[in-house]
Amino acid sequence: MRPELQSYRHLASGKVREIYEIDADTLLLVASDRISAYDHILTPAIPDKGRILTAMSFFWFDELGVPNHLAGGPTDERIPGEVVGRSMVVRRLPMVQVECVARGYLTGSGLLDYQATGAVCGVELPAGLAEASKLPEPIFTPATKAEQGEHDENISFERVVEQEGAELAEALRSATLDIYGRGAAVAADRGIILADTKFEFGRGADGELVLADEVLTPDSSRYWEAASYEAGKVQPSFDKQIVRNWLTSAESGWDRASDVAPPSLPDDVIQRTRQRYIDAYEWISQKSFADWPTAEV
Ligand SMILES: C[C@H](c1ccccc1)n1cc(-c2ncnc(N)c2C#N)cn1
Repeated sequence: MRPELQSYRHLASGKVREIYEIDADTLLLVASDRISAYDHILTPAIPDKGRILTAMSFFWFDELGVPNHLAGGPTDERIPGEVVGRSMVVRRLPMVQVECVARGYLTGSGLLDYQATGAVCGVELPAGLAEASKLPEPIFTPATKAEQGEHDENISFERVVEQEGAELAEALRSATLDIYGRGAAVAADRGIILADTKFEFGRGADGELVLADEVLTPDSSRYWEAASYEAGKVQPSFDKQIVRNWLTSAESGWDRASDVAPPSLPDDVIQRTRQRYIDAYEWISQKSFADWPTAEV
């Protein structure tokens, strides 16, 4: 008999996820179907997005084979029926207060830093790079954990050393680049460029780094379709471009520069976006999403 979700204390909300307390040592991470774009939570939600991204995290935790926070499988009996398939039972860990970002390509805030200083988080880069340039090698570009609704602030490695000490800072950089490199290689073999990603780490009982949070999902990473990659221009997002294109089209009637909330997404945008998330999971994992557990009423 599964417990009711409301029997667990709600601890925190993210833009699209929730954390609940199972007991003193165990948490429940629940992924919603919510989607965000242009710093807005959009409506309606994307059916099955929470299940698809949870399936991705389970795939990557298994594929990467590094110490991680999972404390149970996708149908662990501690998962309430209504959220089976989009939840992870995880070990409660002291979390490292650094957003551990790896970048294999130059875009977003990294590109802005580079255009202003020739470097990203203090890492000097060659001259002449442009939007979506592939970097000579992936770089560690840490950031502070911003309050909800704020953007993370890129910080230098030296700042991480000041905050966490040299040994942990080196371990964070090494683990971040190692895991990103291996994940990006698997994704590339399967037609997807993981342009960058953000990891969260906790500390195990012996101080070892434990990979936590979600892993290499389209919410924590930029997914680009390799077949259409072309340096020098903004790449279409594998999962969100359909939404972005509609929101910025005349059809939506929305002005991105205004403070007005975006209009509700039409059904065909919803369904096509759902399929993009399924495609991303099935390309990466080489498994059928139809086999992934679903809510038990
Ligand atoms: C940022 C993220 C979050 C997710 C969902 C909703 C709001 C925030 N978060 C994860 C923990 C966390 N704390 C202790 N042990 C853990 N194993 C984890 C994990 N993962 C705290 N915050």
